[in-house]
Amino acid sequence: MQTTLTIKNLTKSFDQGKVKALDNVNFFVNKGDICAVVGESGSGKTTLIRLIAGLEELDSGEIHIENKLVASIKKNIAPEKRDVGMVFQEYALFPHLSVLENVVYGIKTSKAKKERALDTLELVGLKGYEKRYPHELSGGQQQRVALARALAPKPSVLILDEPFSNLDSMMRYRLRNEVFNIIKKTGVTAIFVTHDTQDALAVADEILILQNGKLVQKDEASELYKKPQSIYVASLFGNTVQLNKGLQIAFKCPLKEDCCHAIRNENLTVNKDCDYVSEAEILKRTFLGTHSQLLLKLDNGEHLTVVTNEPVLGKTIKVGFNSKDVLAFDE
Ligand SMILES: Nc1ncnc2c1ncn2[C@@H]1O[C@H](COP(=O)(O)OP(=O)(O)OP(=O)(O)O)[C@@H](O)[C@H]1O
Repeated sequence: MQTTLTIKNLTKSFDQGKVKALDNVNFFVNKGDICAVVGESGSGKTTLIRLIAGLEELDSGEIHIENKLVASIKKNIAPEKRDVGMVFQEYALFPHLSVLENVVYGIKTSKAKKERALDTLELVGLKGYEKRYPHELSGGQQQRVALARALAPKPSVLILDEPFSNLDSMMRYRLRNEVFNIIKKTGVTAIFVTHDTQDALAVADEILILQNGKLVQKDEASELYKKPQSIYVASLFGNTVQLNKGLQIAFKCPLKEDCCHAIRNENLTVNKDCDYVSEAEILKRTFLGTHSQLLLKLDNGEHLTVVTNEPVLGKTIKVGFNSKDVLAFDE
């Protein structure tokens, strides 16, 4: 397997070292893979992609693109010479240039610029839109022009920074699938930052998790979901309830002392037989369309929220979970 992007011991601080935005980060991305970067606000996602793109200088470490050192303490290749394409959340198109001119702008070779731009516009489904100006396009179309502009020079690495966060949820879902199908078709290696872990699960070959500037886990989506290495990682991918002492007593599930345990909300069952069950009083019901959210008071006074699509009658229910669904972390 060929590697396109290699990051070695990457460290970056701001404010004379007071804020460590990235702390000794190491990873690589294989050719043609889509790698999502996920983490809470301030975890270092933007700093990471800005360093890769050459928009920021590193403190220590190395960045290699296609086996070429592009950044180290001694070397800092200019952004336009790194062979990196970028798509930002705010499209960043030139308003006074037509769609075609916007795409041609990114191509550096002197030969057949127009042909290549037209081919790329066809690839992103915008054939016939060449003469329009950005303000004559919808948000989704503008984002596809931005993608065409980044892809037209055939970069080694395509970076997407929150590419769908300006779009409404219907558009976002459609465009997400379209964009990542196009990326896969071109075979470009892509790294994209997202707050939306559903985006990451849906399209990424690998997901990289940052916490306080540290890379805490990098795995395929399904592995990461099934085997999160910390409660931080687990809770990024859906609501997770920590099984504190009170909940362990309510469910009569004595767990190991030196571990932290949690259960995903979707693995809590209502009125079903399972390994650990507790009676619960329903304090509040919230109707959410396809399902309802119930605020519960367990036998021993502990509170818990469950989401269910079962019809729930009466004032009390049985809530429970199975031992196979309990997540355990060494924390
Ligand atoms: N130019 C800067 N000057 C000072 N501190 C900075 C600068 N850029 C980033 N930081 C700090 O570095 C840390 C990481 O910031 P970064 O923007 O990379 O996080 P992020 O994960 O992209 O956050 P968000 O999801 O909110 O965009 C934060 O503590 C931030 O305040």
